[in-house]
Order: sequence, then C-alpha cells, then structure tokens
Amino acid sequence: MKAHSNSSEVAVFVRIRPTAHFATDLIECLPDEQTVNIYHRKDSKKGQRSSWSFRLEGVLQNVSQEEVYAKVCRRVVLGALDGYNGTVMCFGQTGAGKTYTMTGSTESYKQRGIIPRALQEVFQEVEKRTEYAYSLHMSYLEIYNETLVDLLSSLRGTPHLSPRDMVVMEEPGRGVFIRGLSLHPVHSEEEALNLLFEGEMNRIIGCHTLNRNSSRSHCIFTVHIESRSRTLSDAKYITSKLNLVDLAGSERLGKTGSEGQMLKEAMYIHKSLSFLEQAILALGDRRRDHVPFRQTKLTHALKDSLGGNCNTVLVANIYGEAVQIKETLSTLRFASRMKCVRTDPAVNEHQDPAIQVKKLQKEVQRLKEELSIYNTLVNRPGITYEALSEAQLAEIHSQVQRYLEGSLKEISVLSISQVRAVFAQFKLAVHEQEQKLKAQLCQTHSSVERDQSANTVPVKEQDTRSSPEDLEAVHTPKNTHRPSSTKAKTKKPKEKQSHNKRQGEGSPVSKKRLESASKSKLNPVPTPEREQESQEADTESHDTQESQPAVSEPFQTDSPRPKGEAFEEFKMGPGSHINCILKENKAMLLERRNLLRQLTEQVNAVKREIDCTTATIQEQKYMRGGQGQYFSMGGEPDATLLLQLRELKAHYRQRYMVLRDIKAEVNYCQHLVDQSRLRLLSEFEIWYKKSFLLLEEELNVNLDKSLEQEEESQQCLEQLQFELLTDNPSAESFCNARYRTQKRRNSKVLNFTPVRRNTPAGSGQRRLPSILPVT
Ligand SMILES: Nc1ncnc2c1ncn2[C@@H]1O[C@H](COP(=O)(O)OP(=O)(O)OP(=O)(O)O)[C@@H](O)[C@H]1O
Repeated sequence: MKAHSNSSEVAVFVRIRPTAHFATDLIECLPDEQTVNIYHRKDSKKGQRSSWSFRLEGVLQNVSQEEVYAKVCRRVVLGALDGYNGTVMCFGQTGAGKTYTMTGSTESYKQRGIIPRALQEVFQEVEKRTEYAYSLHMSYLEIYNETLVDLLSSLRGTPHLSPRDMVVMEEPGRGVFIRGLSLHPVHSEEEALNLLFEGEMNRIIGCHTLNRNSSRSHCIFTVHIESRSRTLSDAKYITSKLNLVDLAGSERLGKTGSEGQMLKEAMYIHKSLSFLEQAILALGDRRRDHVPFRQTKLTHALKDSLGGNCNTVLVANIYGEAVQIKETLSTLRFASRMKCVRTDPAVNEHQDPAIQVKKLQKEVQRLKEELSIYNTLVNRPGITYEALSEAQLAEIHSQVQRYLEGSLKEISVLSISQVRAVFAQFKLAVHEQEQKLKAQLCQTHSSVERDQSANTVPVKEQDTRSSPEDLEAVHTPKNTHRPSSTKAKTKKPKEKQSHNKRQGEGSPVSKKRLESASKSKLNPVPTPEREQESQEADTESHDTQESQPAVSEPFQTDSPRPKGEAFEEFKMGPGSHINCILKENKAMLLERRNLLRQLTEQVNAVKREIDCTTATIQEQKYMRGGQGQYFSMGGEPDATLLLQLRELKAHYRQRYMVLRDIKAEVNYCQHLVDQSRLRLLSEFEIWYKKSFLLLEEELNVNLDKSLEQEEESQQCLEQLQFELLTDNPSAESFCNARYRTQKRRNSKVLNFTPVRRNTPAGSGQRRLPSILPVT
C-alpha cells in the first residue's frame, strides 16, 4: 500500500445541547466561536471559584444540523472519497445530544444527523466523479459490555454468527477490521439509508429484548469505499473507511447511582471510556512509543481511527445546565486532550496484482515483437526468446560435449536462453570434474594413511630386490645391458660435476648416508622406465631446489623413517610453500562456507515468511468466503498481502541467486583446496622417491668406477703377463696376487676412485697404476 502522508491534529468541536436553563454564569462561549470558559465553584462552603478556558476548532451553539454537518463532517467525507480514512466521533454525557448529532431525528428530514447527510454527500460525489468507479459497502457495529454485535446481521444472506465469533483483527496493509462483521454493498443513497435504519431498528430491538438502555453501547457505522480509475490499464486502486461513531454516555460511575445490570453497564462504559482517554493521552504524548489500544474492544476497534492514518474529528456534546457542570467540565477536558493527538492521514493506494500482471505481460509481448523486428533488421533471423525445447537443449548438450572433447571449435548460440543453457552445461561438466578429483583425492588420502599405519618405507621393499644375482650381474664385465652405467659413462665431465653437486647439496640423501648405504646394500640396476622417472624427478628437483631452501632428508638416521613422519618434515621444509597455499585455500573455503551457512539461514527465514503470508492469505480467503465478508476484488485476497507476498518472493529469489553464487564459490574453493592438497601429496611423493633414485644413481656411478678399475686391473694384468713372457718371470705371481687383491677389494667396497699417477717425464720406465681408496 502506498500512502501520501500529511500530519494533522484531531479537529475537536463542542456542541451545546439547547436548554431553557443554560448556566450562563458557569459557561461562557466567547464570540470567536472557538473558546468556552467554565467557571465552577469547587467548594460551595468556601466559595472558591476556579475557571477553565478551552480553545477548540469550533463551538457549536444554536447551530443547525446542516451547519454542524458542513463544519464537522463534509471535509472528512470528501477526504474518504479521495482515499483518506475518516472518523467522526461524538463524545459526552447521556442526553447531551450525541445521537441527535450523529443520526439526528428520524421523524424530521431537516433534523437528520451526520450519518444520513454523509451518505447523501457520498452518493452525490460518486455520481459527480465519473472518471472513477466506486464500490461502496457498509457495516454497523455495536459494542455493548465488551461484546461485539453486528447490527446488520438480520439482513438476508448474512450468516448468523455468535458475538464470540466476532474478533477485532489487524493486518498489515489492511489495518484494523472486525472478523465476522457483515459488509453490505450499497449502490444508492436509499439503499444505504435502509441499512442505517435497519441497524437502528436492530439496536432498539436488542435493547428491548435484553432490557437495556440504547445509550449504554458504542456504535460504529462504517462506509467502506473503494475507487478505481476507469482506465482499464491502471492497476492502481484506492480504499478508505469512513467511521461514524456514537459513543456511550460518559457520565461518571458515582453519578449514575445504578445497581445490578445498570451498574454492570456503567462499569463497562467507564472502563472503555477511561481506556479511550488513556489511549488519547498516550497518543498526545510524543515521548510515548506505546499506546494501549488493546485493553478494550472500543479502543482496539478505533485504533486506526484515533491516531493513525485518518482524518479524525471529535464532537464533544455538552448539556449546558448548572447541574451537569461537572460532566461538562469532564467532557471538555477529554476534548482538549483529544486536541493534542496528531494523525497521519494518507491515501490508501494499492496495486491490483492481476491488472499489473496483465500489464507486464503486454509489455513483455511488445518488447519481444520489437526485438524480433530488430533481429530481422540486423540479419539475425530465427532468434526466439521462448523457453528452449527438449531438442534444442539436447543439441546444446551435444555441442558442449564436442567442444570439451576438442572436436568442435565453436558453440553456436543466438539467444540469451541458449547462452544460459551452454553455461549450465559447462557448470555440469565442472561439477563432474570436481567429483572425479575428489574421488582421486580420497584414493590418495587412503593410500597415504595405509602407508602411515603400516609404518613401512619403500626402502625395504627396494632392498629386498637386491638379490645376489643382481650383484653378480653388476660385477660381470661382459654384462653390456646396463643403460644406467652406459649413460653415466657417456656423461660429459661438466654434467657429472653438476650432478655430483646436486647430490651433495640439494638431495634429500646425504653423501655420507649414500656411502653407508652403498657399503651395506645395493639397489638393482634401473630399468629404462625407472631411469626415465629418475631423470624427471631429478629435473624437477633441480628446478625447485633453486627457489627453495636446502632440503632436509627423510633418512638422517640409520633406521628408515616412517612415511608419515617424512611427510610432516616435507610440509615444514620443501613443501612449505604448497602447504601454505593449501592452508590459505582452506581458510578461504571456511570463510565462504560460513557465508553460505548465513545466507542459507536468511533464505530459509524468507521462505518461512512466505509460507506464513501464504497461510494468512489462505485463511483470509476462507474467512471471507465463509463469513460473507466484504470482497475487495471479486473474491480475491487482500491485495496488500499479495503485494507483500510478491515482494517476499522477489527477495527470496534475489537471496537465492546470491546463495547460488556463493555455493559456486564454495565449490570452486573446495576445488582449489583439493588441487593444492593433491599437489602437496604428489610433490611429497616425488621428493620421497627422489631420495632412492639418487641413491641408485650414486651407486651406479660407483659401479661404473669399479668397472673402470676392473678394466684397468685387466690391462695391468695383461701388461704384467706380457712383461713376464718377455723379461720378468717373477712378475707372474706378483701380478696374479695384485689382481686378486684388487678384485676382492672391489667386491667389498665399490666407492673407489682410480687415481692414475702420471709417469714422470723422461723416466723411461713404465709404472703400474695405483688404486687408492677414497676417504
Ligand atoms: N442540538 C439539539 N437540538 C435539538 N434537540 C437536541 C439537541 N441535542 C439533543 N437534543 C435532544 O436531546 C435529547 C437527547 O439527545 P440524545 O439522545 O441525542 O442524547 P445522547 O447524548 O445521545 O444520549 P445517550 O447517551 O443516552 O444516547 C433528544 O431528545 C434530542 O432530540
């Protein structure tokens, strides 16, 4: 509901009932027709006199009914037809002229009161305002001893409800209303007057049957107005209520002197009017943020007629005889309090959802047509903006699959809906990929855990492969199938140098450790595949070592280290960079997940609100259908609720979109975490394996060296044999002994470096090569 606010004070008038015994010495009406002065002797014995002055909107003394209507009510009636709620209320002691002011004399047309005159004005105005279509309904409520009575329930077609079924209700956008109160459509002044008299009659009949006084109840006659522009496309419509209230006599309890039924009535009236006064006091006090409207049915029913969205007028009826001076004073005090109340009259503007939807559909259709004309102009025929068919979706799916496989270069899309479908397919593909990655990650995790729990290291497995046959094969000089040794041989000296340097500095296996390993155990000769792996690992190691600090080795002690421990060490050392990225990604994922949780809660809260509003609409439909209530729009539920529901749905959709985006972000973060975790694990595996491969290479180098030594020994032997055969026969035994010693040594310690001592120049003597152990 849209409202044009316009804050104003409650207009308060005093109407003085004519009497032959008007207390001129006690009541003085000033010529400004706005001020009443009261002179009252508080204590007759002491003769003290007090005086009060009340300045109001108008003092109506000896004023005709017509003039009263013009001054008091016309503005409110016209406002109601413009969409402002309006309330005219008569307050005062019994017999002060409230009913006369409100309803007037039923016998004399001239003396008719505010209600019939208001009805006349309403229908005259409706006829004048031809550009609007008005729809008018009426209700007549009586509140007697805190019981709600429908004064028009006797009419045909009105369901007979017990007063207990009538409840004062409040709804956002609709304000206060009485559930169970019948609303009757009226199309003419005559129909409206008939309803008024029907209600008056029922009030009197009720008084007789229940043996009560008609002035002992509050009556609220309401005209419900709805106006729509006659322009069909205008979804806007206006509603308002015109409340005409005749309150029960306000005399003080002690004055009535009543008992029994009368006393009970007086107590109820006193209670409701004093709560009315309290509510008015609270409304007049700007510092108070709570107004006690719900204490009585009267204040609750008048909630939005007193201080809310309403043009409110109070007529304080006084009976100007000296004996009534206390009541007069009390009424005027109430009137002056009411003057302090401010109201915020506002036009109750609504949007008809059905018309709005139709309007928007038309607009969409027009835009589609314009777009298709544009597409034809720019040579893009065949583009549709309708939802994609099954066949079109299948085609897009196939195109995306082929594009991902690489067999299609471009995906042809023409419309936004096709672009959306393509993105949806991509999203699906990414999701599937994520699932695969997750599965892989799980596998890797479980294998690492298995390794850790078994506490076995691959070193042992490799060691077991070093069989005596392998050892023999290594030592046989005729064994030519040794790619590793061949490779080592063909390596340039420079390469060898850098290779050794790498072993010494960057390798996770220290030279010392290698030596001890080579002394005790031998690795098998690597296969070509293994060599390839080794080279790759070596290259990577070389690449990373330059940017990373020296790597600590997993085998610093003699006993093999468990893989889990090595992994921890890796995370702290060479893998710290990836580990750091993994941690950051995890933190980001956590943060996104928290956001996702919050958003999910928000979306669910909006969903609950939607459910709640939908339930209220359903309830409303049921209530209105079942109890003959006023139908705002041919049986439709309250438009404000529908509007609220639509807003909630829009809000829900908006939040849901955000939620979807955050979900995608969470998935992406999860993907990053998985990737970095995988990377960390794979890097670790490489690092871990590298130590063994380096160990192998080192051993191979040593084997090559032994072979060289072997060759040299062989040459030496041949030379000695040659010398033996020529001139030195004792050399045979020497040479054989020497050869045996060397072979024995080589079989035990492989890490020997042959040092060829240069023959001194010009010595003319061939010297035997020396074989020195490396320290
Ligand atoms: N301004 C007036 N001019 C002529 N007669 C009046 C005027 N005010 C009141 N009366 C007459 O005074 C009598 C009492 O008035 P009325 O019934 O309207 O009082 P009331 O305040 O409504 O009392 P109750 O609280 O009992 O309903 C009626 O007969 C009515 O015609």
